[in-house]
Amino acid sequence: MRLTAENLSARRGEDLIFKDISFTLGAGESLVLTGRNGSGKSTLLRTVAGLLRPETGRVAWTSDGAEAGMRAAEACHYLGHRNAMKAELSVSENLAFWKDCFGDFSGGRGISVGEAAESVGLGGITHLPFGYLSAGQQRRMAFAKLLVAWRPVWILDEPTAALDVNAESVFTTLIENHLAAGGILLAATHQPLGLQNAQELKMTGFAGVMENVW
Ligand SMILES: Nc1ncnc2c1ncn2[C@@H]1O[C@H](COP(=O)(O)OP(=O)(O)OP(=O)(O)O)[C@@H](O)[C@H]1O
Repeated sequence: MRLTAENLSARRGEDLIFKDISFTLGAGESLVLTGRNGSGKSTLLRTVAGLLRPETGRVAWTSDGAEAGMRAAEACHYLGHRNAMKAELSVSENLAFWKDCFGDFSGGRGISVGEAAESVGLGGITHLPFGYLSAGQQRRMAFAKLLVAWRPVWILDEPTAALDVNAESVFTTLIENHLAAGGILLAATHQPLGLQNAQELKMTGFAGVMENVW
């Protein structure tokens, strides 16, 4: 299986944010986006996840079992800056919602809500409203969302923001397990994720560059 980005360019408002970005990621491979604030990391992640339409280029997903015309976005989990959980629902209810909503993509199976909470080190508090959790606990539970339904591609935007050192290493282990199971990772981060063999794409952005000199 393969995730391919071909000659991607994206615009926000009137501004071109990046152009002609291409990469291919196969099973077990990872690409980490780095670069200063505003250089376009989140924009690229959102474009690959199918949340923004590219100005040019395309994102393609190919695998033996893939149906013709399947959108790459269907193979992706996207964890953005926000956690996408309802503050007034319990942690279990939130995770159960996402498990049902996503279902499993072909080729793998998600784990139970309880197991997922245990995997991020928070098994004892799934009965609490999500809004009661600390910022770091909320981020851990948002990460557990990736585990309850199988998606081969994980797209993570600053996954370790607000995390303590222990949680960072838990996330690194979970990502390495995902890659070892044949998954793919695309992540933006200012803090090293500590992954072996990750490729790096340094985003530069176009701030201050006139459109006629792109
Ligand atoms: N809706 C929008 N309209 C116009 N410009 C936008 C819009 N959204 C984002 N931008 C601009 O796009 C550029 C890229 O933003 P993006 O969020 O992709 O950067 P980033 O590299 O992820 O930054 P950070 O490291 O701060 O998270 C920024 O200059 C931002 O101001």
